[in-house]
Amino acid sequence: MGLLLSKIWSLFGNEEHKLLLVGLDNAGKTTILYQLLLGETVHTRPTIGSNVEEFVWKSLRFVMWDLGGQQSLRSAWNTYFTNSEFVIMVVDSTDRQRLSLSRDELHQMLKHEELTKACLLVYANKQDVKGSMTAAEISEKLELTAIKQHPWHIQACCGLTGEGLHLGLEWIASRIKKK
Ligand SMILES: Nc1nc2c(ncn2[C@@H]2O[C@H](COP(=O)(O)OP(=O)(O)OP(=O)(O)O)[C@@H](O)[C@H]2O)c(=O)[nH]1
Ligand SMILES: [Mg+2]
Repeated sequence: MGLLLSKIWSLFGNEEHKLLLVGLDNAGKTTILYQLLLGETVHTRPTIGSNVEEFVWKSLRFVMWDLGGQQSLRSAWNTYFTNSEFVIMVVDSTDRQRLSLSRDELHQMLKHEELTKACLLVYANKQDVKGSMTAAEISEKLELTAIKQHPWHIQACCGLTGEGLHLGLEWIASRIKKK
């Protein structure tokens, strides 16, 4: 029945879009997932494994996977890549020291063959913290302009208040319409 329903949905052009939230531990991925889902700030713990939630936004059906970002868990990210249309990399804009590590993880991940058609959204999170890096600074340090094979976009945001999150979804929606 579930399969039949999803076939009918896809006939009406309302198929599910798989989004992957990745990024280092403490970046704010789980906070963002539940802010988008519930419109509120939830208390989080470090994610072991993943969380997955479905939600509809402006008639688009999203399945959002939130992956644990601790070092020991990152090697398992590739087990989630199949059929992912969008990779959303969340960066803690206060974490200057680990930005080069985020860059390396990002560029490594985008080489994976199952992500050849994926688009990239970067959330420059924690913009509420004084002295946090700007989206432009993060873009430069992540070397986003070197990414030629994937459409990408960077969005400043705050997971605690939700500011900027929907602007990121707007970009995703615009990419879906172009397909
Ligand atoms: N100041 C500030 N803190 C934030 C923001 N977003 C998340 N946090 C905090 O950052 C911490 C980590 O947030 P999580 O959402 O658990 O981080 P995560 O990326 O899911 O971490 P892992 O599950 O370990 O990969 C929590 O204390 C959040 O409250 C933000 O926009 N601003
Ligand atoms: Mg988490």
